[in-house]
Amino acid sequence: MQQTTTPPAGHDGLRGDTLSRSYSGVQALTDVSIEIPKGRVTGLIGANGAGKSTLVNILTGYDLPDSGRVSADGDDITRVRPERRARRGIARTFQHGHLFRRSTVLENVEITALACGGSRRAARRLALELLDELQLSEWMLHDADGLPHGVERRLGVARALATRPSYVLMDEPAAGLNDGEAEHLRTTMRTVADQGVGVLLIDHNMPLIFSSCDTIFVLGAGKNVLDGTPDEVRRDERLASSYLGSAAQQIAEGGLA
Ligand SMILES: Nc1ncnc2c1ncn2[C@@H]1O[C@H](COP(=O)(O)OP(=O)(O)OP(=O)(O)O)[C@@H](O)[C@H]1O
Repeated sequence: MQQTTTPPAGHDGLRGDTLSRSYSGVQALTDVSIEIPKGRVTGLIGANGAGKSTLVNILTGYDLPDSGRVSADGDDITRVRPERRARRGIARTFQHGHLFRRSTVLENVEITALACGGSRRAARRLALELLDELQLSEWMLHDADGLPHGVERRLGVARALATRPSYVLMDEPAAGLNDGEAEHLRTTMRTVADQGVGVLLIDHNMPLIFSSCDTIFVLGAGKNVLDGTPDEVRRDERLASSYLGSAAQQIAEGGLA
């Protein structure tokens, strides 16, 4: 099993190598490395404040590291702006918002698809396909403002996929989803990965993470704790010890389907 990975250089995939970031005295990340290969679902877990969102922000260009490197398919993109990263196929969802609130659910996906090129007709077709895939068709004429939480999360995923990404980074996409919806999201992520897309899944839903991911990275207090297959990570005592309270209890009791 790999321990506290520093992935080898020169690999394809979206990679962060020895990334560090501090915010006015708070060390959010220290020498963190991660690799998101195409065609795989990679999980990123860790207790609240472990640095997961900071890492996603740095991988997608919404934040800059103090040191370390981000690369996509071998190219250094550490200082490339988010819009340019999106154009080279790196998409993300957000924990909150970032929707066109005055537009309908359908328009939100369609506008995003259109902005990434192609005809209006193709954008409409892709948007309808994605709404169907994400079980959002019944919501398509609703305004994006005031959607139930779970619907808003799924709309975020649909918009990210509308960019036809090579990599999609999902920051807590299952928050607010019921078990059936989370299971459907799991199937969607697998379908997307099988099409050759590199998927990063961050979530506190441990059964979802452990049943969805090919590889899981665990962060603790801004550092790599361990990584490996779900079986390897599940069996490693450092998993539970990197969590506190009820999440550690859930892990210790083996609630990782
Ligand atoms: N813009 C910021 N300014 C100051 N501190 C920040 C900022 N962003 C993150 N931090 C701090 O960095 C640390 C890591 O935060 P981060 O949001 O990346 O963790 P997380 O693992 O995503 O947590 P959660 O699971 O609660 O979303 C925390 O201590 C947080 O308070």
